[in-house]
Amino acid sequence: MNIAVVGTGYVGLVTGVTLSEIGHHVTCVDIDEEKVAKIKMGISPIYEPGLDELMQKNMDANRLDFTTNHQDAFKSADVIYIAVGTPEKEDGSADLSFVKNVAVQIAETVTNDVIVVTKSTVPVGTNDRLRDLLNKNLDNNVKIEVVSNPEFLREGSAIKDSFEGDRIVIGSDSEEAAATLEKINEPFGVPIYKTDIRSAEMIKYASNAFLATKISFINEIANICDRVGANVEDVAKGMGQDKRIGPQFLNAGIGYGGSCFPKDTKALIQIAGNVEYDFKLLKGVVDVNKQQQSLLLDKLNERVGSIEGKKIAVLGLAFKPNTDDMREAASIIVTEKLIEQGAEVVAYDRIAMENAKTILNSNVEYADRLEDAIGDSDAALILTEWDEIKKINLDIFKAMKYPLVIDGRNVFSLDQMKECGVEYHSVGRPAVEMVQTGTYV
Ligand SMILES: NC(=O)C1=CN([C@@H]2O[C@H](COP(=O)(O)OP(=O)(O)OC[C@H]3O[C@@H](n4cnc5c(N)ncnc54)[C@H](O)[C@@H]3O)[C@@H](O)[C@H]2O)C=CC1
Ligand SMILES: O=C(O)[C@H]1O[C@H](OP(=O)(O)OP(=O)(O)OC[C@H]2O[C@@H](n3ccc(=O)[nH]c3=O)[C@H](O)[C@@H]2O)[C@H](O)[C@@H](O)[C@@H]1O
Repeated sequence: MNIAVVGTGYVGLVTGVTLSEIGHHVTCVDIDEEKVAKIKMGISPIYEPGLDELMQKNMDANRLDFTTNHQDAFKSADVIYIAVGTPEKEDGSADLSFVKNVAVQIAETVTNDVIVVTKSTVPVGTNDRLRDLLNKNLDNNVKIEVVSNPEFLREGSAIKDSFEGDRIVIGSDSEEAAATLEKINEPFGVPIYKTDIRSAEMIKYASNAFLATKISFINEIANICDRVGANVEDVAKGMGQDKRIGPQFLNAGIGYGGSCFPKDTKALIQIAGNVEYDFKLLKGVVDVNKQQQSLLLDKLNERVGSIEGKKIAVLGLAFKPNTDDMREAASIIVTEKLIEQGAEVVAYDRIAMENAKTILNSNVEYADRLEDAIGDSDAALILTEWDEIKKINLDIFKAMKYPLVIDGRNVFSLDQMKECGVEYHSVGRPAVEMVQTGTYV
């Protein structure tokens, strides 16, 4: 099958690469010339484990091509995937301008019958409106079918998720188009779930909103554990053993970030609002997440008092490990507030540091090594649970002016920290105080 993929971001690039890996001929098109030039040299513009190798392999096999020219990409395509961004607008709703632009480009370019597949996360009803927009702008006498095929991959494990996902959702009002999509996706070996277009669109938002709800729920439980002396890790384990609850997405921490949960939860609140439904539960989820992103600072302030002039190490900047994505990362809020309060901030994230430099407050300093960031700091905050941080020699914390570690991702076990003589505060777990001194200096 000849496939074109529009957009070579996190989703488009992974979609193009994995579709070519299962044997399709794929041409990816992006308007970002720099990005496409980089990809053509075999360099992935994003950090995603396993992506570079798979991309190169399929380029070498002549199954995968990249261009900035939409006409070239669409000319022999049987199917066109739309994978451009749908960022959050100021009012929380999804900005569909990129998707609409692509629809017009497709309509003005295609000369053969084609199936347009929407991978981008779009509000319920968008695909129906896209069909109208496509047909209104058609330059040639061709038939266009529209299919909703939402994406469920996670950054950091995107390749694995593509081949081992729990389901592929195909939403279509045309049996023929749905059957073609089913055939395209069969080699992934992932269960396929076919439904109507609007339900497929809703499955995507409902799934992200539910996962975000699980996170905010366990974070509130953690906050209560903090106050009543329980351990949220044990609580989550005990809860997760109930198959109806399940163990995943019960890691308490400093809240969810990333390019999707924050924007998709707000977009679903808008989608509900547009039909006069007040999604109270989801509004609570969003509020709790906002509050949770300040948790480490609250703990730091409570423990240290004024942090003016203090050197604070910020360990991990990406919104989660194994990605360089800084979109809606808690580190943005945390570093901003630290600087506001007069702290000297030294940050470290081996992978996300370059992206961070373009986003974080310009007063943030960056260390080349984890050890250097911790150095002689007055306190260390852990924001991302990178393996590099998990595996650190804990003695390094002892070189700090005062070994105070505040962990937003519950990276270390309490026993480990008790043994190494570091004062340790985490989320929803009892604090590990230092035996020799109770006062912060
Ligand atoms: N990032 C993620 O993990 C996931 C994202 N999604 C959804 O997938 C969609 C895409 O997200 P990302 O890949 O993160 O976005 P991204 O921002 O990383 O990539 C979008 C790409 O589209 C390109 N583009 C924009 N207009 C174009 C046009 N007219 N023609 C060609 N290229 C164009 C941009 O230059 C950019 O490279 C969003 O709707 C998002 O909600 C869904 C699941 C996972
Ligand atoms: O629509 C999307 O973009 C994607 O959003 C999430 O994927 P992603 O944002 O890449 O990463 P997750 O692993 O879901 O983590 C999101 C955030 O939640 C946080 N999180 C996750 C799990 C948990 O137990 N606790 C927790 O705080 C992470 O630290 C991170 O900040 C979903 O998991 C994907 O299924 C979906 O396709």
